[in-house]
Amino acid sequence: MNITVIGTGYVGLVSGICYAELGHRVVCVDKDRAKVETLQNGGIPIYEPGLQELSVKNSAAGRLRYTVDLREAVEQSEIVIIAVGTPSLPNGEANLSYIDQAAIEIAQAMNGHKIIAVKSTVPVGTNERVGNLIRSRTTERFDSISLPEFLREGSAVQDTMHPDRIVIGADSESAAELLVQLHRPLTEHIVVTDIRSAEMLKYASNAFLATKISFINEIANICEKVGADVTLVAEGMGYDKRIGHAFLKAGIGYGGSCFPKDTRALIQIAGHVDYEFKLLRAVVEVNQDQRMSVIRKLESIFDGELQGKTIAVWGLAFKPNTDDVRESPALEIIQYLIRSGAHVKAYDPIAMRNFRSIYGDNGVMWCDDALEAATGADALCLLTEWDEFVHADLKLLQSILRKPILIDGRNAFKEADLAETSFVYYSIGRPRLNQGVKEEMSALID
Ligand SMILES: NC(=O)C1=CN([C@@H]2O[C@H](COP(=O)(O)OP(=O)(O)OC[C@H]3O[C@@H](n4cnc5c(N)ncnc54)[C@H](O)[C@@H]3O)[C@@H](O)[C@H]2O)C=CC1
Ligand SMILES: O=C(O)[C@H]1O[C@H](OP(=O)(O)OP(=O)(O)OC[C@H]2O[C@@H](n3ccc(=O)[nH]c3=O)[C@H](O)[C@@H]2O)[C@H](O)[C@@H](O)[C@@H]1O
Repeated sequence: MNITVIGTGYVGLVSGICYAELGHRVVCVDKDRAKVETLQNGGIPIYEPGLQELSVKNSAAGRLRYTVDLREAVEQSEIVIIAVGTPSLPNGEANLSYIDQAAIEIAQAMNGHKIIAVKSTVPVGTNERVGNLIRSRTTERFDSISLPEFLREGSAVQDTMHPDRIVIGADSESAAELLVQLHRPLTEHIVVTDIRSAEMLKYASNAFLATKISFINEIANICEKVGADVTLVAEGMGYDKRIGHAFLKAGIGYGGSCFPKDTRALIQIAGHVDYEFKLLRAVVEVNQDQRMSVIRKLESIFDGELQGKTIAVWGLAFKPNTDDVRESPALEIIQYLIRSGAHVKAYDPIAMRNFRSIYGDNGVMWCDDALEAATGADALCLLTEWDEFVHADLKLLQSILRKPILIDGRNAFKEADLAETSFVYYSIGRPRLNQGVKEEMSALID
């Protein structure tokens, strides 16, 4: 099949490359000329394991190309996939201006029947909105498809080539059938729905996963007060097939370009039909508060005085194996530290450049490696569980910190790792492992 994908962010790029890998002829379009040139020259504008190799291989095979010329791409394709961004507006609603613009440009390029599929995460009714924008500008026929995407950053290729399921929201049987054929090689779990249900299903999935995370984070907070270990609680819960192990890792809350924005958007979608989504509001509130758990521990250790303290930060990305820092908990934590007068020394193996481009320099000392960041610091906060941090030599780490204070925001270290160290150690929901942190100790003694 001939496919155009509009937008070369994570979703457009990964899905475009993977459709080419399946043998289809794919054109990926972006209006960002610099991105397109990088891609044409064999580069990849995002950090995603395995993606560059697939891009180069499929481009060389003549199945994949990149362009800024949307019209020429659409003219040659029978399927046009919209994968542009839908970021949050200040009130939490999804900003649909990129979707609208793409729809208008597609309408202007229509030269015969096409399937127009929306892969971006969009509020219920958006596919109809796209259809109306196109219909009012062209007499050419088309079918609308909602094709929500469920990939995760960092494992995007694997998730796309081996998805748990594909969801196809359609109001035309023939268009649905063509999309089923396109995705059949990837999975047998293909769910065909009406368009509105597919749009809702995407938000419901992300909101449910976010709910699991906030739930386990609250359990962790209670574990700290009652002397239980959240990792053991989560393990035991997870063997129940109805619960499952996934997304029960306590930490400093979810970040990234999707959970925060999609939970906010779903609250707004509900609000527009006079429904207050109380549960999801609480999920968002818990998540916000959880980011500050690291700060609360630092303040309890330093008697509320962070002014003049040097704090090392390991990890800036919202999770490992990505250079994405959108809504990363590290952003707020570092901002708070700087506002409190602390000196921050930060390091991330991949995400430092992106972080600096969003955050600016604003008083942070950027370090070339993990040990440089830790050297001479009064405390170290681990905010992203990159492998190189998880496997750090803790004895060496203790020797280079000015004070042996380790705040582990991701429960990255095990009891055995800490055995021969004497850190003041704080992790999330594991009071038995925490050492030297006044609050928990006194709560346990009480
Ligand atoms: N990032 C992720 O892991 C996932 C994202 N999604 C959803 O997919 C959508 C896209 O997300 P990302 O890939 O992160 O987006 P992004 O914001 O990183 O990239 C979007 C790209 O679209 C381009 N673009 C915008 N308007 C255009 C136009 N008219 N013509 C050509 N190019 C245009 C931009 O230049 C940009 O490169 C969002 O709705 C998001 O919620 C869904 C699942 C996973
Ligand atoms: O719609 C989207 O964009 C995507 O959002 C998430 O994918 P992603 O944001 O890439 O990353 P996740 O692996 O889901 O992690 C999100 C955040 O939750 C945190 N998390 C995750 C799992 C967990 O148990 N605990 C936890 O704190 C991570 O550290 C991270 O900050 C979903 O997992 C994807 O299915 C979805 O397609």
